[in-house]
Amino acid sequence: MAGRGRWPGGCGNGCSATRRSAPSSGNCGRCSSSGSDQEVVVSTAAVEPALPPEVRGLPLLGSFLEWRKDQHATFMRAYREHGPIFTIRLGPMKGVMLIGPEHHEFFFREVDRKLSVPEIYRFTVPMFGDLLMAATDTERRRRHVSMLQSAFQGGRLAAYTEVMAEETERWLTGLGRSGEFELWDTFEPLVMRIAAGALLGPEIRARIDEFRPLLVDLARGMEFILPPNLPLPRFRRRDRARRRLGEMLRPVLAERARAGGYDDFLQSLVDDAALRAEGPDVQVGMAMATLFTGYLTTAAQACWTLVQLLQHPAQLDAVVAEIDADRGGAAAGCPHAGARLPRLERAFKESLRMRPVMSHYARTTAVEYEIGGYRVPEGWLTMLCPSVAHRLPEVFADPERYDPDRFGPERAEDKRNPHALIGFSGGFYRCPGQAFGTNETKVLLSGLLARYRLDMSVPDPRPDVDLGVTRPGSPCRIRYERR
Ligand code: HEM
Repeated sequence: MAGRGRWPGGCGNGCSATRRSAPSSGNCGRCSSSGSDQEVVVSTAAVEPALPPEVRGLPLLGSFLEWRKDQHATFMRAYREHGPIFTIRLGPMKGVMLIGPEHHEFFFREVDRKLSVPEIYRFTVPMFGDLLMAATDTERRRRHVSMLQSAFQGGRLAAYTEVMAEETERWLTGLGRSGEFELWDTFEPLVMRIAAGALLGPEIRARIDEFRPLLVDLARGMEFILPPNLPLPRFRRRDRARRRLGEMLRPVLAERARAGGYDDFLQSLVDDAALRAEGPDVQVGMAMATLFTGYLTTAAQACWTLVQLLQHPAQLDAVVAEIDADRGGAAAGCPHAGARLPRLERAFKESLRMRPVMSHYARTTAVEYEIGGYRVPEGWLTMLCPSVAHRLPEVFADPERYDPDRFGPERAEDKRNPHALIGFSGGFYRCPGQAFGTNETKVLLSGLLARYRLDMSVPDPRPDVDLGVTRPGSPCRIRYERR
C-alpha cells in the first residue's frame, strides 16, 4: 500500500537515509560522502525513523478549508495518496492519522499511556466544567467515565425504552394522515425530548421548552480554536445558558438527594458518593455533557439510517416487513426491543459504517512513539478516521456498497476484528450510550415505518457539519402517508 514503511529521499548523495539533524560535514549523517569520489563509509549510528508523509496543504491552515467542506473526502484522498499512516494539518492542529483495525487497537490500548485525552476535550470546559474526558487528573477522569458507563447498564435500558416509545408515539399521533416534515428539524427536538425524559426525568422533561434553547446555545458556543473567553455574543449566550441550566438542575438534584424514589441516569449522579462530594456543579456538568453528547450524535445517526433506507427500497421493504411481523413489540415500547428487529439494527450499523457522525477521534501524543516505520513526535495529535477505516476492502467486502446484510450472522463482517467497526469508538473511552442510541433509533424508526409510507424530497442530502457532527443537511423533507 502506498506510503507504508516508505522513507524519504536522503541526502542527495545516493543515500536513502533520512536527514533529520544535518551533520556539519554537509552530508546526511548515514554516509560520509561529500559528493566527491571518496569511498562511502556507512555509519553505524542508529537512524531515527522519518515522520509520516505529509498531506500537501495551505501554509498555516494545512487541509483545514478542504476538510471543512468535505471531511470524509479530505481524509480519503490523503489515505489514497499516502497510505494508512499520514501527517495532516487542520489549522493550528497537526497530527498523524492512523487507518485500519490494527492501528485502532494501538489507539485504544495506548490511551492514558502514550496517548492523552484531556487536552483534546479542553473545548468542553467552558460548556460543562473541568470534568469527564476533560478532567486533567487521570484517576478522577477515569472515575467519571466509569460512573457513566455503569449508569447505562443493568435493567435501566428497558425503562429508557418505554420513554422512547411514549415520546415517539406522542409525536406520531400529531402527524395525521399525511404531510411532510424537515428531517433534522424534526428528529433533533424529538431526540432531545427522549433524552431529557429518559435520562433527566419528568422534572426537566416538563420544562423542555426552556431547556432545549439553552442546550442549543451551549452547542453554538462550542469553539475549538478561538480563546473561549473572547467577548463574542455567542460566548456570552453560552455562559448564560450554562448558568441557567445550573439554576434549573440544582434544585432537582437537591430534591432527588432528599427524597430519592427514581431509578434513572440523574438519580445515579445523585447517588454516586464520590460525585456528590465534588458538589452540584460537577453533577450538573456531567448531566449536561452526557445529554449534549448523546442527543446530537443519535439524532444525526438516526437521520442517516432513515435516509439510507429510503435510498434503498429493497432493504426498506425487508425492514418494514420485519416491523409488521413484530407489531406490538419494539414499536410499542417492549423492554426487549434492543434484541429485536435485527434487520433494522443491521441497517443502523450499516449507516454507522458508511455515515459515522464523527469525522475523527483525536488524542494528544504524550510520549513519542514509532508506528509502521514512522516516528510520531510528542505533542502531535494522534487520530483515527472511522469513515475511511470503514471503507477498507480488506475489512468490509465491497465497502462502497450499502449492504446491511454484511452484519447478518452468516457474514458478521464486524465480528472478524474487534476494532473493525468503530462508530462508537472503543477501549476505555468508548461511547457509554451505545445501547441507548441504538435502541432509540430502532424505536423511533420502527414506529414511523410501521405507520407511514415515506419518500424523500432530495435523492442524496448533502452532509452538514455545523454542529460538530456530520448530519444530513437541509433541505431534506420527508413526505409521509398513512399505510
Ligand atoms: C448513535 C448514537 C451515538 C454515536 C454514534 C455516538 C458516538 C460516540 C463516540 C464515537 C464517542 C467517543 C469519541 C471519542 O473517542 O473521542 C462517544 C462518546 C460519548 N458518548 Fe456517544 N454516541 C452515540 C450516542 C450516545 C448516547 C445516546 C449517549 C448518552 C445518552 C452518549 C454519550 C456519550 C458520552 C457521555 C461520551 C463521552 C464518553 C466519555 O466521557 O467517556 N452517546 N460517543
